[in-house]
Amino acid sequence: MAQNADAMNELHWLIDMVQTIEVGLVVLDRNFNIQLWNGFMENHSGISPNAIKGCNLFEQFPNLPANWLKQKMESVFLLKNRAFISWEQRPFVFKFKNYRPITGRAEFMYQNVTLLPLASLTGQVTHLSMIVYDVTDIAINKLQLKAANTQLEHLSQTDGLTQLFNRRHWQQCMNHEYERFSRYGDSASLVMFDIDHFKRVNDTYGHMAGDKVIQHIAHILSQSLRETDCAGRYGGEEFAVVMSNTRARDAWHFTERLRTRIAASPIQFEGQSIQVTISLGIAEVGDPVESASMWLSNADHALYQAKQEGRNRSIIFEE
Ligand SMILES: Nc1nc2c(ncn2[C@@H]2O[C@H](COP(=O)(O)OP(=O)(O)OP(=O)(O)O)[C@@H](O)[C@H]2O)c(=O)[nH]1
Repeated sequence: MAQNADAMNELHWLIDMVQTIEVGLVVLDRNFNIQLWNGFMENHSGISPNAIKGCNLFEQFPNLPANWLKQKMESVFLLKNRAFISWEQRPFVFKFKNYRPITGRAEFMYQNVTLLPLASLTGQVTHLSMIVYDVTDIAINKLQLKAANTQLEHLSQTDGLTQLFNRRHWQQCMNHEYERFSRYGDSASLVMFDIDHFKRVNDTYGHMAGDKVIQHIAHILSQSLRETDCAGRYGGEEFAVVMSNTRARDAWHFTERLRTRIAASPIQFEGQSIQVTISLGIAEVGDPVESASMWLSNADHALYQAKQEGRNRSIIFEE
């Protein structure tokens, strides 16, 4: 008798815990009709166990991904194996509102769901249980960390004044391009350019005006690029562009377009109009170029020549 009472108590406690546990518990039969719906599911769906018992899950929740979920459930019935649905694969199965104060920014509850085969006393899998875990806190933390990392990566590659790539990242682009040439013989050109007499701009209008000029040129440069070009701020008033699959002649058309655009668009700063020009050097990658640094030095050489020949011009490097 006492043993019986113990067993009854145990069962009673278990039922109590199933009802109150902060995890969703659902039992479905072979036709996906709901046999058990615990307190968690009631609280978040607003539907009581009495109202939902015997109802078909997919008719009650038409927004569930029925085909996908049924396929998963069928395999649990057939193979008698567990199946898992992670929030990273699908943020939620049941669209419940998120009420947690800490993760108040999430609109809905992120869920991990386990599908568990339930065997009858004769060993046949006649039912299946869905265990729904609220993983909103974990998901939001992970998503925030990921967003912060993306932001950090962007910051570590970007020049603050111009939003172009910084020198370090630009050099990586150039090295990759050189490797492509070494391996596959792909053509590419490198452009280095520099603002003419920039010291005079600073001396005449002040450093703030100089910064505005640098930003203005970076803006025109960004608008003149193709998707595959990689542009960076190489130094103070020096810029660099790697142009994939581009011969020197074609790069020259680009530099001339950029040069004339810049010469024709003076910068307005505190009521004054500041006009600047740029000088550009172009170097194509090719057989005599033995390293990425030699390629860079060729472009630099062409830029130096452009300065020597009177500035405001583009020069293609020649041996
Ligand atoms: N405002 C501003 N000035 C900078 C920045 N970086 C470098 N400079 C200035 O750019 C000027 C570069 O001067 P130089 O290298 O002599 O060249 P330049 O006057 O442009 O003359 P050429 O290149 O020979 O045409 C220096 O006065 C630097 O102080 C920056 O971020 N902002």
